[in-house]
Amino acid sequence: MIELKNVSLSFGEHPVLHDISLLLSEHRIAVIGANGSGKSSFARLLNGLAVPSAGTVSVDGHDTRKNGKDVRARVGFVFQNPDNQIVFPVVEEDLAFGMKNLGLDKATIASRTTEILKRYDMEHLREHPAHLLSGGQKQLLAISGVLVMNPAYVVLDEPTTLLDLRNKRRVTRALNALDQTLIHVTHDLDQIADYDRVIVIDEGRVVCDDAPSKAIPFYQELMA
Ligand SMILES: Nc1ncnc2c1ncn2[C@@H]1O[C@H](COP(=O)(O)OP(=O)(O)OP(=O)(O)O)[C@@H](O)[C@H]1O
Repeated sequence: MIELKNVSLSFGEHPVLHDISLLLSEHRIAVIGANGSGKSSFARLLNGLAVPSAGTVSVDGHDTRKNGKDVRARVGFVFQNPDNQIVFPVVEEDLAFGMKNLGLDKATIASRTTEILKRYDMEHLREHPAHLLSGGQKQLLAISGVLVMNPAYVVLDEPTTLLDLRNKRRVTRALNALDQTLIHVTHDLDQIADYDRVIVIDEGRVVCDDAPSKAIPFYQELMA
């Protein structure tokens, strides 16, 4: 479970999130809100990419401020722009990177690489230069690079905004098939209609936290 207790976040003098307390344990959780409302900042708190200015964030009891390594082993983070995430020149090297950091042996790395490439129909791209992939393939590679590490939680910050309809559907299907707890920052309300929980953030505050049937109309009204 991810727990936020009285969490506030400021950048210098600029407050971005205000006194948020939440328990996150459902299978599919969406985070929605206007541009600049604080969604990415919220997401970045969940795996220790950002630490709170006040309050605590903990993942299965590990404080993100004190136990960053344990937290990052549990919480995978998929950035909006896959170019921020893909660091190695060849697809299989990029997939291996995170697993090497976890200390996995060569045979496990090779078998997980094969498995994930098969899962997303990308086996033929194993030795492909990563920078020559299409936007959708890059996004799938970025997601794959997180999933091969088998995190208990996957946080996604608008992972489909760059994609055409086919790749968006493909990524959406891939995400819907995951066993992990998913915390998904998105502007795409169609994608989250069957989620377990939707958190609406406005000006750095949680203003609605409910089922999609309640939270989505609330947000639409807020934006009207
Ligand atoms: N590293 C930073 N330094 C200073 N201010 C920041 C930083 N990151 C975000 N902010 C500010 O925090 C506020 C919230 O930004 P954030 O990216 O969390 O919003 P968002 O809801 O994800 O927006 P969008 O939907 O446009 O992606 C904005 O005013 C932004 O300018």
